[in-house]
Amino acid sequence: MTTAAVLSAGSWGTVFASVLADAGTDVTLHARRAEIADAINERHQNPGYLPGIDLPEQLKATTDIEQALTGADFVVVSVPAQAMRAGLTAWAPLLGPDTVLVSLMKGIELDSGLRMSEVIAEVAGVGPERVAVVSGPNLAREIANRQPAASVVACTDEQVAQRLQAACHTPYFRPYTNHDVIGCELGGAAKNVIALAVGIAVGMGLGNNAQSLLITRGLAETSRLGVALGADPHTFSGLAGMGDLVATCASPLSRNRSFGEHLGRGQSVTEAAAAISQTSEGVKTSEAILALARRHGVEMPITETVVQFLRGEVDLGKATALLMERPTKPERHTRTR
Ligand SMILES: NC(=O)c1ccc[n+]([C@@H]2O[C@H](COP(=O)([O-])OP(=O)(O)OC[C@H]3O[C@@H](n4cnc5c(N)ncnc54)[C@H](O)[C@@H]3O)[C@@H](O)[C@H]2O)c1
Ligand SMILES: O=P(O)(O)OC[C@H](O)CO
Repeated sequence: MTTAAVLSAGSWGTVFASVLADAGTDVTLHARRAEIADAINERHQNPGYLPGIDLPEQLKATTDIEQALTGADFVVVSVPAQAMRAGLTAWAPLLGPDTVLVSLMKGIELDSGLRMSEVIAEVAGVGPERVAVVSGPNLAREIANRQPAASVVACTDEQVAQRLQAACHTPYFRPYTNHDVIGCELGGAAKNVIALAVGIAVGMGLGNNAQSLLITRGLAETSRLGVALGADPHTFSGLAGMGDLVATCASPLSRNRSFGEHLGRGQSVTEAAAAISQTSEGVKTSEAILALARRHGVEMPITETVVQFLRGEVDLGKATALLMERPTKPERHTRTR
């Protein structure tokens, strides 16, 4: 039987662990707090993150990281992107020699500009063939309710991707494999920034035309950066690109979109963070993506405006003007600018 450890028991970690368990994988979920592990083991619930959701009875939880990691075929990491390096540095000595590491995270490391799979490979000292990524339109609460969803399992090694695909395929969760790790990860991280922008527009009371403008041009600037980083441009019209962007920007369940809505209604970043209380990767990842774009000479006006607004350099009116009053241009360029 395939075995997996999932670190840790937040929203998506808990739900993806449930998917693995429903797919017949032997899963141990690592929780930092004993009351979460106890609630999962005794009541099959994680009320702090997923109130009212019944988790699979076969899903086990522990606060003992060694117990979780020992013998795991897959170690699935789902913590805030900016906390991942420190966490994995502590866990790496406990990893087995053949363990495949799986990132569920949708962020870019702020200091280094590295994607999560790159940080994992660096910290764990493993090659890219032992690191996989799961990314797609996967709002945790919908999947917790076993509503149909699809996702992408990306790895440079097709056989590893297929093994993980089999380990998480259920009647309600349909994973596709993809070899384009760069594109899948960038799509997942960048859509959080665009979802912030869409949320801001919603909070300001702007309509569907403005939201569609941000989604469509957001995808265009994400694709430009992706191509510059070596991604396959087709990835951005797939589940990990357009699929995730549309789900996140359209759903009130998205923390990033909701965070933006608070900002668009006039709240500060601190007030919005307190209101959301869960991970909104787009806030810090916007800075990381803008730095990457500048390094590669790629223009990303929506991302740049989100960053300026989050830094407090422009207000809502000025941010809107910055985007709308840019010089006009053809919709599609063959160049990166
Ligand atoms: N929630 C979703 O619908 C969803 C779906 C797909 C991908 N993701 C991505 O998954 C990742 C995790 O998101 P989430 O929704 O589970 O977040 P969350 O806020 O619900 O949970 C975060 C988890 O990380 C742990 N954690 C927090 N700080 C930590 C630290 N410093 N060291 C170690 N662990 C720490 C918390 O205890 C918690 O278990 C993010 O990158 C997110 O973009 C989320
Ligand atoms: O709640 P968000 O904004 O982190 O988005 C959740 C998932 O990434 C959607 O695919």
